[in-house]
Order: sequence, then structure tokens, then C-alpha cells
Amino acid sequence: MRGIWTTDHVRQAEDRLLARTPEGALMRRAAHGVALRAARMLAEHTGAVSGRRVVLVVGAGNNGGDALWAGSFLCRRGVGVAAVLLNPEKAHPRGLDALVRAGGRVLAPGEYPQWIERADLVIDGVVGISAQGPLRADAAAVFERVDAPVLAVDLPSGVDPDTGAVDGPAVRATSTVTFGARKPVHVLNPDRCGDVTLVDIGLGPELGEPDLVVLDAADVAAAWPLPGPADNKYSQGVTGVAAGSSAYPGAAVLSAGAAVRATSGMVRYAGPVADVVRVHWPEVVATGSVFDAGRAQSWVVGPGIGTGRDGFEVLAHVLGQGVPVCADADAITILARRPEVLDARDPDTPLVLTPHDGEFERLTGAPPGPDRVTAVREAARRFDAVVLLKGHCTLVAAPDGRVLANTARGSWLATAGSGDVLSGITGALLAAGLDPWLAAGVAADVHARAGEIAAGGVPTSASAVLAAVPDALRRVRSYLP
Ligand SMILES: NC(=O)C1=CN([C@@H]2O[C@H](COP(=O)(O)OP(=O)(O)OC[C@H]3O[C@@H](n4cnc5c(N)ncnc54)[C@H](O)[C@@H]3O)[C@@H](O)[C@H]2O)[C@@H](O)CC1
Ligand SMILES: [K+]
Repeated sequence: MRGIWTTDHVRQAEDRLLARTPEGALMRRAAHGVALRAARMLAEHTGAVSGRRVVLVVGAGNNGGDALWAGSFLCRRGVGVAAVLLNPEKAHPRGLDALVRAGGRVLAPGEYPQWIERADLVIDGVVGISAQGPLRADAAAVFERVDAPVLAVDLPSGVDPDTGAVDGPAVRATSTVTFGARKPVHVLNPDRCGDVTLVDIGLGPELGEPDLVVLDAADVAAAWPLPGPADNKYSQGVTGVAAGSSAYPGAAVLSAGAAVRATSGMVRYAGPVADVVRVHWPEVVATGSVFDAGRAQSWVVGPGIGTGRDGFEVLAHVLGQGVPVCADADAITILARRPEVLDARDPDTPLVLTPHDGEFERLTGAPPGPDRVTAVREAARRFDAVVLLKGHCTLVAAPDGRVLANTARGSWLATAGSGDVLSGITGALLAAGLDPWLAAGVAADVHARAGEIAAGGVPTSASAVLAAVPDALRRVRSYLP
């Protein structure tokens, strides 16, 4: 599991570390990491380092200091370095001194356009973790001229460090070098950060519990339940699926099929399109209604069930079974309109809600807004449920405040029926007894990998995503030590 810390926590940790570190040491270590990455980018993009041109765009704080020091290191490798100082009086004095002593130059205001146009690489040292709001006009005017690859120091300036939100001009980096800890922007807005390199500045012991986590493939593989020698079809957990209707039989086929692909345990289907499900998935034990379905260790409820009285009764029934429930799609709309349905829930049974933005707004009365992490965390507390907020970066919050992020692998999952597949996978993991927060996070990860495999670079479909679940699992298992 990789941790991510908000800027407040990073700043507090840095203060503790700074108190016992010689002055300037951390900044030089950070800047050295920037210079190494910059040299590699020059070599990759131009075939050489020495003789190439780098422009530093330098703001008023330590982020600009990092860029100036990095520039001084690059000068020593024969790179021609020039700095645009956005706020010359406030430019980091020691960094500036180091750059000038190493042979770098400071550009006069009228000089920067031709330098930017001829640059092989631009280093964004406008603002780091103390950033507020979008790029100001002077910095925006500089970056408008940039064609070269951009290396962001700590984070792309203009993008909110804690939410990843962009609300005006902002840098789009080719690569980012960050220090000590990953910040939320790196997972919430990967498109603006490019590839992210983490430089160790010794912050680890000061950091404490992360504010957000990302699962590694090895975490996903380790969490995924596999049958053991003593297992049978019941012991691995029976997944119940209450989905579909005559209008939407596909939702039932996709959700039940995803559960079949995700587990070797038994899958039950209960709903009006049992015959259609049986034709697609002969291994599913299908019946016409949840009221006469046998026992299950979890229920997936909602995809395609409709939002009328029948849907309400189905949802109330499965919530009363005393087993974990994954409520998706129409079940979320029912819950939003008639929250009294939750009275049927035994408060100790886990509930996973999987809204997209529109359903989230229906459920909570407000859209997630720019601070999606806070929004999903509050919803999880309010509903005492795990809430999985779908998006380019999917977030999963637990009622105890834990949040994990699953960064997208392209936009392949933006296809009809994709959510039905996710709910089926989640249901299978709940039936196996996984912690519901982990179940939802692991399901989101494998779903995203299956989407990437199914697409292979071209548009795909939910059926293809479902078919790719086993390959996605094989791939995550290959990361096991
Ligand atoms: N404190 C430390 O121990 C270390 C800090 N480091 C660097 O220091 C950075 C943080 O430095 P600072 O706290 O000095 O602050 P920043 O360099 O992030 O910002 C400097 C100032 O820019 C102004 N500003 C805010 N938003 C702006 C915007 N949108 N456009 C233009 N100006 C804006 C503010 O007045 C702010 O105080 C980190 O991101 C990292 O790059 C690294 O050197 C590693 C060690
Ligand atoms: K920056």
C-alpha cells in the first residue's frame, strides 16, 4: 500500500525534519533529484544533456529555490540554464546565488519569449505545496509559449495540491519530481502530473498515518481470495445478485457474470430475467425472486431493477438478510428517494454504495465538487457505509475515515454496463468475507485492469471487460513475491 499525505501533514513533517537537519540540506537533496530527472528527460527527448537548453520558471518560495538549485546542478553538466524570475525580489537568495555562480543566467523581462521557444526542457518551480489557486497571469503567459517537455518541481503549478482540481490556467507536466511523500494531486490528477518520481529526503519517520492510500498490485493479489484444499462451492461464499428487469436484462447478465468470473464460489441470481441469466451463465443458480432465493453470503442489488415499488421491496429484503450488500445504480436512487429503506438494515452488516457523480448528488443532495476526497469521506460517515465514488480516479471511503484511490488506466471503463461488472466483482469479494473497504478497492483495481486489457488501445465494451477479469487477476498475481 502506498501512502499519500495532504500538504498540511507534509508541511508539519517537514518542519520536524528541518529542525534536526543542516540548513539547506533538504532543498539540495530535493533539487538534486530534480536535476537527475531533468538530465534523463533531456537525454530521452534530445539525445544529449550537455549543450542543451533548460529554462527555469521560478516563483517566490522554496519551490522556486528547488528549481534554482537544480539549475545550478545542470549547469555543471554543461546544460545552458536560464531563469525566468516571476518575483525577482523574492526569488530564493541562496538558490539564485548558486545558479549564477554555476554559470546560469537570469533573464530580463523581455528576453524570456525567445528562450522559452528554444528550450529543450522547462522546469516549473512556480509554486509547490503552498500553492493557492490557478497560475497567475504572469506565469500563465510564460507557460502559454511552452512547447518543450515540462518537468514540475513537486507538483504542476496551478493544480490544487490537495484536491487535484484545476480552476484556471495550470501547468500540464510531462513529468513530476516530488519529495518525501506523494501528495493527493499526484493520484487525483495524474494527467497534469505525468509520471511521478518520489525523491527520498528522509521524511518517512515523520509522516505518520497516510491521508489516502493506493493499492499496489501485490496488495490486490494478496487480498484476492483463492480456493484452498479444504474449500467447496459454499465455503468460498455464495454471491447473490438481484439485478435486471425485462427492460434491462443485460444488467443481470453482466453483474452475475462478473461475480462468476471473480470467484469459484457459487453465484445465485434472483430476479425477473432468470432464464436470460441461465443461458449466459449455466453455472449460476437462478430463481425468479429474492423472496424465494436461498442463502447468500453477500448481495449485489440494483443494476437495472428499476426505481419503483418492486425495486424498493427487493432492496429492503436484501438489506434485511444480515449479510454484506453492494447497492448500485437503481438501488442508490431508491435509497436517495426513500432513505427509510435503510431501516431494514442490521446496523452491523456492511453496506457498499457505488455511485457515479449523478447518483452521489442524488444520495447526498450535493455533487462531489472539487474536493472529492472530503466529499466521499463525509458520505461514508453519514451513511455508515463504504462509498465507492466512480470517476477517472475512483475513490473508496470507509466510515472510519480511510480512503483509497484507484487511478484510471485510460478512460476505457466509460462504457455502458461497466458499473454492473464492478458491482458483481465487489459482491463476490464481499461474499468471501473481505473487509468491505478493501473489497471495493480491490474490485475497482481489477475492474480497471480488466478495462485496460479488454481495450488494448481501442474502444471496448462491458462484456469484453467482464471476459478480461481472469487475465487481470493473472496479471496482478504475477506481482506476488
Ligand atoms: N520545507 C522543506 O523542508 C522543503 C521544501 N521543499 C520545497 O518547498 C516547497 C514549498 O515551499 P514554500 O512553502 O516556500 O511555498 P511555495 O514555493 O509552494 O509557494 C511560495 C509562495 O507562492 C505564493 N503563491 C501561492 N499560490 C500561488 C499561485 N497560484 N501563483 C503564484 N504564487 C503563488 C505564496 O505566497 C506562497 O507562499 C515544496 O513544494 C518543495 O518544492 C523542498 O525543497 C524540500 C524540502
Ligand atoms: K511546481
